[in-house]
Amino acid sequence: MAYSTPKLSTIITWLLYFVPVYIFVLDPLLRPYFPDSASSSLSWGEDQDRHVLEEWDTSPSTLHLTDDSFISPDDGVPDNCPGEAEGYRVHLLSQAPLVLYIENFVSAAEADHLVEISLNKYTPSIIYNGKTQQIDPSKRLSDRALLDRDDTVRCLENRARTFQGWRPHLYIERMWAQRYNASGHYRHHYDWTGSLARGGDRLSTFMVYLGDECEGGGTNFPRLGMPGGREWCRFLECEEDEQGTVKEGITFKPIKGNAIFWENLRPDGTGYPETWHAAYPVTSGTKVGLNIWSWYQPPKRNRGGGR
Ligand SMILES: O=C(O)CCC(=O)C(=O)O
Ligand SMILES: [Fe+2]
Repeated sequence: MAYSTPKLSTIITWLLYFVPVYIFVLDPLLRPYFPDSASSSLSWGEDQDRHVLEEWDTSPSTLHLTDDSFISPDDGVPDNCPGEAEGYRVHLLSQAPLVLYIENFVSAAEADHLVEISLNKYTPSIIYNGKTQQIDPSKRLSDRALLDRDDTVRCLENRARTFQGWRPHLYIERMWAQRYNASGHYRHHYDWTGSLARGGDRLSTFMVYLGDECEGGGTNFPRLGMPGGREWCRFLECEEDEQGTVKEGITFKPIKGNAIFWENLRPDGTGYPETWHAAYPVTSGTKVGLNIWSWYQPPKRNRGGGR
């Protein structure tokens, strides 16, 4: 029986059926039987891309994270980190998204030191929309300072990494101090941009208060609910304001040395809408904050397969 070569249009039609069937049915079904050692070391975040995962090239050169103006390379922890021994206390506020409150995340001495090294370095804060950076005091009015990586900063980088369980592919961004004078604020925003599928995104945020000599300046999360216990009123605003209105959601009071930690991304890599937050205006005095952002960037895929 003679077989004729299939026509090009027939092959294309087969492919149109086969490719989705492979991606959505065969590949997920076969994957448990053919685990791939490289992908099994990946904790999460790649799942949305796993159907096209062929081979991960984990060589550091492919991470493109050597730019130390953005990322703090994991290049050694100083001996005897100050403040570490004093310990911090952690309180669970929300499970999904994960929101934790950390008392004494930095000691008073560390906070003072960080404020000290930030002086003379402040420039107006910018906002970033995922594409361009601009100064817009109607949205964000504060100054920020990129901190030199001295021993205190390196110890804090290590504390942030340790806190998050030394998660693979997580990189601590260079740290910025942020200073708000009277009327300084940061309108509601997300710290994540939704760019994980394009390479990386901010998995988590530590918002640390370094200086609290101010009125106002609370950190507001309008989409998070007030937790039950009255104990939270030490850290959260429970009182009505002068107009007798309770603010939407929850508002953390600036308390020197304490930190709010939250995860910005869901396990599938998409951003949590509940992490929408703002720095309410400082009405008098000065508030100083410290942003410790953790950048999650899985290694680039090596589609070629060869090394
Ligand atoms: O200062 C605050 O309370 C929040 C700051 C903030 O959200 C940010 O810098 O992204
Ligand atoms: Fe923020």
